[in-house]
Amino acid sequence: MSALELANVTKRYGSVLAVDDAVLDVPAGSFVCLLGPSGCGKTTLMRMIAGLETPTAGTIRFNDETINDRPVHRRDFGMVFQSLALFPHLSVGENIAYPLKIRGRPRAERDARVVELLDLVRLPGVADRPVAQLSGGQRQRVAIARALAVSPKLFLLDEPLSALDAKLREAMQVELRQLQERLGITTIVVTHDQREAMTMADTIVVMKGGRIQQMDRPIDIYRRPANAFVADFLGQTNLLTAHAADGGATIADAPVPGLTLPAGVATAQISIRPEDVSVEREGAAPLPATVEFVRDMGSAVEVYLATAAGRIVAQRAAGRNDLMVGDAVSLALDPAAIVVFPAGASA
Ligand SMILES: Nc1ncnc2c1ncn2[C@@H]1O[C@H](COP(=O)(O)OP(=O)(O)OP(=O)(O)O)[C@@H](O)[C@H]1O
Repeated sequence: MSALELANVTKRYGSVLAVDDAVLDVPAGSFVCLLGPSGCGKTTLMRMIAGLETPTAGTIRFNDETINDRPVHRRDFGMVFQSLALFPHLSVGENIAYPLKIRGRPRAERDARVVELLDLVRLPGVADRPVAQLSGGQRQRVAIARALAVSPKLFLLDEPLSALDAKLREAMQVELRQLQERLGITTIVVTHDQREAMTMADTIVVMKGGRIQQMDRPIDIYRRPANAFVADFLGQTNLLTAHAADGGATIADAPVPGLTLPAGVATAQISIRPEDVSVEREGAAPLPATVEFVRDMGSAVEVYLATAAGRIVAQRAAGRNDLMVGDAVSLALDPAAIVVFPAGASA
């Protein structure tokens, strides 16, 4: 069942089309990431869901009721923003209990809920500490606990982890996902970080220029991107031009065994991930290449190669670091992993 449904939702600010005709179904209990570069409209979309902005056109429905005109405080959604917006002069416990206090809940209930929520976010026993004494990651948890205090029906987070350093951020991504699974709460997170979206989401919504480009499971977006923008934004890829030739296809005049373009298509853009390019000895595979740079990352080896089709990046298994800059090699592209973009899909 869909918890949240957006039908043709558009938001204009004067001449700026911030969100353009968004259609979105968020199943109950799912974890959705709105992903895209700066200015693509993801925050505006989130703010409309939260009730902080009103759509210029379209309908937002929650649990089968239209909520376009329902004020923020009557939506019963929990929200966490990048700024966290904690009250610095209040203790951790007072921060978390705040939404309960303004709803007139009794003291004993508030105190019990604070203990429960601090356990939930793995921060037990700090209720009396001033917020100012907490680390970034701890503050993050307090903000999450406060947003969950009133058992929201929908949990909305806008770049909640972007102020954290890389390592803590990765740990919090896993924690947030595990927390969401335990609570079963429908969750929407805005992020510009594709790794973050891959870690947490069961559905990723990729946006660009106000428009939703693709909405799918992370692995399907990675393996079957809808267009070149999505392919390039989510993970690393090689975008190349393929030409139809003799019932097959070529790239820079080299045949690509196993690749055919759709009927009637003479030229198409294709995407192939670095791990689907294999580097062979010179002459063994169809596409000649020269090693330009080798990056050994420990967990894998990346090889940058100059070819007649432009630079191609290949990824090899850990330890396969036997190539030298200047080596003449050849490349084989796995045809099953090539994604061909129909004309006009380049977004
Ligand atoms: N209140 C506003 N008034 C005018 N234009 C706005 C307003 N809010 C957003 N915009 C414009 O709408 C577009 C989408 O902005 P939005 O903040 O939703 O993007 P975003 O993807 O969240 O970007 P970022 O990651 O930088 O926050 C941008 O062109 C932005 O300048």
